[in-house]
Amino acid sequence: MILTLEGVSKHFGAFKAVKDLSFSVTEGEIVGFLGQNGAGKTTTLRMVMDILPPTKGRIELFGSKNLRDGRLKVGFLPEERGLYRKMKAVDTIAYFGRLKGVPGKTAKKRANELLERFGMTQYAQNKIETLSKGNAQKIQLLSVLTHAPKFLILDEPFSGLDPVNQKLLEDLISDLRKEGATVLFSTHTMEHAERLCDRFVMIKAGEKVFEGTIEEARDAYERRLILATPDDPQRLVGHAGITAVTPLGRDRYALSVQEGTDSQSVLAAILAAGIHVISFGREEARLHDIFFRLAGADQTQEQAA
Ligand SMILES: Nc1ncnc2c1ncn2[C@@H]1O[C@H](COP(=O)(O)OP(=O)(O)OP(=O)(O)O)[C@@H](O)[C@H]1O
Repeated sequence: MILTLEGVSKHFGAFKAVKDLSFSVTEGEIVGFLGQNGAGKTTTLRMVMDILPPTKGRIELFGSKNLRDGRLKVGFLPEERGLYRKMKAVDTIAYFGRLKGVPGKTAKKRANELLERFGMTQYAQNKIETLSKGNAQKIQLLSVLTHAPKFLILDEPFSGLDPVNQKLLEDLISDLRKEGATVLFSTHTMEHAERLCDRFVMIKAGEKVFEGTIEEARDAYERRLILATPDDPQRLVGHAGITAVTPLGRDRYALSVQEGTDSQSVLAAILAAGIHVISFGREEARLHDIFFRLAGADQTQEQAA
């Protein structure tokens, strides 16, 4: 196990920012750490990186409670972005590598390789203060990679990047995984998590509300079946576990079913009722929709975030 949290809590005075949180990250996976603004993501990641002590609970990095040693092997992108404004881009990346024990020459070589890979070579000699916000952020991200960490912890890595660079970052994270890295990243927007993650951990007001794969989330939280028919299927309510029929327009209906209902028996009941079936299948919820249900968030908050 790369990372394990067991019963971790963090209190700031009377305020409980993280409550009895347990989850784990296994080698080679990409895990999305999801939650709205203020849910407790940054606080949790800071505890993992030994920046904040937990009030309660156990954290293990690489199977050890010694976070001070473990964190040296982690590539950590903190939420607060900070670079030396007068330092050149290439030197910045090399500098962070040296802090993690990479010899000077290797660090410089690696910095140049990273700049090339991320299409940033033309900025190598630019001082940080002359870069755009997004480009400075990319330099900070590359600085996290200088020591070729096996485990990356990225706090909101997509925020502040334009769509083109967000896509580049997604590709970079996928590539790093192919090269054997493990990644845990936090986000309050679902689209990246949906495309990238093997699993996700979702927290709300400091408490875990879900841990699992997207499929597991769908199984647990999406129980509607979609039926297209020219007939009126209201008479199905009460049969084969169907609890409600909601018209969606254009001859489409959502059938809400009880937990554990088998879709085959629902289809059999539909046919037995003499209802003509144009199409039938499980509703494919987007992670975004599931997030809103789990987090109890409202759309306006998400859009404002
Ligand atoms: N040092 C602190 N003292 C008091 N409260 C704090 C402190 N650090 C964080 N908090 C509070 O803990 C809660 C969780 O904050 P945290 O930064 O972990 O959330 P987050 O999920 O990372 O949100 P965001 O996406 O906005 O960064 C917030 O209500 C925040 O105000």
